[in-house]
Amino acid sequence: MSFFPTAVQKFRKFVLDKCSAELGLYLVSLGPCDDAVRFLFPIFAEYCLEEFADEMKSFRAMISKADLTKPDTWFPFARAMKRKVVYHCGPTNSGKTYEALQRFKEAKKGIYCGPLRLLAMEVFDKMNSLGVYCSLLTGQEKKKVPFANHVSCTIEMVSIDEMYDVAVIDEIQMMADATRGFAWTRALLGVKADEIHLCGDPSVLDIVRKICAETGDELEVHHCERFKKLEVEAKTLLGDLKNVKSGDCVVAFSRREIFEVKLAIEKNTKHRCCVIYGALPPETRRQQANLFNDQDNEFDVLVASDAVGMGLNLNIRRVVFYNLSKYNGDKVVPVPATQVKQIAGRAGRRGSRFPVGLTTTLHLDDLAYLIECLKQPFDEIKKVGLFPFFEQVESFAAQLPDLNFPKILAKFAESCRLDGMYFLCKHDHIKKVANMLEKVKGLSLQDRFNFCFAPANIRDPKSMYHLLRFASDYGQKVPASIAMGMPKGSARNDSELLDLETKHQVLSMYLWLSHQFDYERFPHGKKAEAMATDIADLLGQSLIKANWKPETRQTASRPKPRKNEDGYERPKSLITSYEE
Ligand SMILES: Nc1ncnc2c1ncn2[C@@H]1O[C@H](COP(=O)(O)OP(=O)(O)OP(=O)(O)O)[C@@H](O)[C@H]1O
Ligand SMILES: [Mg+2]
Repeated sequence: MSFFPTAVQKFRKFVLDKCSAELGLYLVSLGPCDDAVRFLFPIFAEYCLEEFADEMKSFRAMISKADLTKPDTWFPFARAMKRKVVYHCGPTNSGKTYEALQRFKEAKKGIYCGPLRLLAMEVFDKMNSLGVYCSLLTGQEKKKVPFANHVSCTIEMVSIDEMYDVAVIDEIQMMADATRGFAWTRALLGVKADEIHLCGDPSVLDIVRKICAETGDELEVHHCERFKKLEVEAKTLLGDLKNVKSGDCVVAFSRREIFEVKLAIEKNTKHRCCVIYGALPPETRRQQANLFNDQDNEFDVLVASDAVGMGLNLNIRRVVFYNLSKYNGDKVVPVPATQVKQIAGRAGRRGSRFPVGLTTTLHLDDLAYLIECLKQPFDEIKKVGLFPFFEQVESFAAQLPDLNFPKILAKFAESCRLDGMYFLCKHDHIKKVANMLEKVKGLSLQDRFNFCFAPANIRDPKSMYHLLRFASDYGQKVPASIAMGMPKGSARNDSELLDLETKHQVLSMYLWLSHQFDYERFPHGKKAEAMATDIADLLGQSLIKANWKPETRQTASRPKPRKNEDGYERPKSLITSYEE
């Protein structure tokens, strides 16, 4: 559509018409982050809507046909800006985020968007400790710091209404993530910032180039190199966990295996283990990371899932892969090379006491696959994720008044049109919640859409039960209660530990809903926050003394282990690591 380039010209003309030529030129040259120009934008918006009524009509018609082509045109104001995109491109541990944060710190107004609450919290703490007032915004927490012009948020929370001097979008390669990719795509296309700093591996560099060519943004690439070399130890651990050493991080891809490894190491060696996996709250992961990093205690080995690949500053000497296959929600597959590289790359972080990073496997059989993964160049990503906004689903739904929300979603997915560079993100989570809430009365289409994004664990029946309860209360217009007791102490066995994990997850969901919906409907946010903090502490205490055999979490349906088509052997134990 030619609407937006014309709009840019019109904006310039508008400014020049409304002001004296000199002032107009001055304003246009300032860039849209200047207060004066910010003031003119809303006036321009109205002007624009009248001027471009026809184009807007065809734009709306396009939306109502589930047409997701040309997503760059969904963000007219960002298109009206002259944005500069700086891509900090390199492998793990190459200083990408550090470089981008330097510009963030200097900015008058900045936003950092990270993939995890943990990373958003890290940046929030770091900035405030450096005297740069910074607020925190995640689905679960809003910490407004007085006088702050900076905000650190999770990628889903980025505002595309506010204007910034500098925006940092971390882990940009996650644009290609099958489920969450759309949040990165939206941030890149829509954020209104003079300067956008992308941090990531080279896999999406080409596609970012193409996107910038379409949006008209200027692109600058900074190539970053690893600070410390990463070496493979060919000897491996010879299949024996007795060979772990201080500073090792043993990586396993299921919760069950993590606890089995911890138990085996603590029983057969003098090492003590910290653990990190996806179902742990960010606060507990951080506490375990600090325990491991601190040299003045006996906890000198880390046992972790792939959750260790992102967001924590860890003093790891050697990454040891317990195995190299994982359950992907459907079947057991070899861990993708990019992920292997990212996890192995955690060894030998700049500032840690180890001169190089080392990586190896427990079993000799896995070594060849590890070496192959590390040698592989980054895949070139051909498509990035998209998902419709509520307004797009609403316009589409208006034509199908007889269909319920799950059917509308299915129809949308079936009939939506996309450009070659984009794919529609997987939305099994959304479908499952939409189906569960189908019979709940009193919810508008928008309520249903919003509830579908609540951070429920769809594989945990208890989590789904609470979500159903919260939605039913909401539909009946009664305040949702937490309805959950506080555990008396730390966990004494694995089922109590699982219970703590679930309780924290449900509280985190309550907090998310309390920020998403009216306060009156979820009035116990403060209480939920306090309970969640206490449970995160209890989880930390429980992990320190955990020395029991893990149980299998009760899940909806799990496939049995079997060989897959390419003959890849599946491990005996199957359990998913529950990510944020
Ligand atoms: N110029 C620098 N001066 C001092 N410390 C630095 C510098 N650059 C990076 N670091 C430190 O090195 C470590 C790795 O940097 P950073 O986290 O920016 O790397 P990255 O490439 O973003 O890694 P990741 O793949 O984990 O995202 C961090 O602890 C960071 O604070
Ligand atoms: Mg980084």
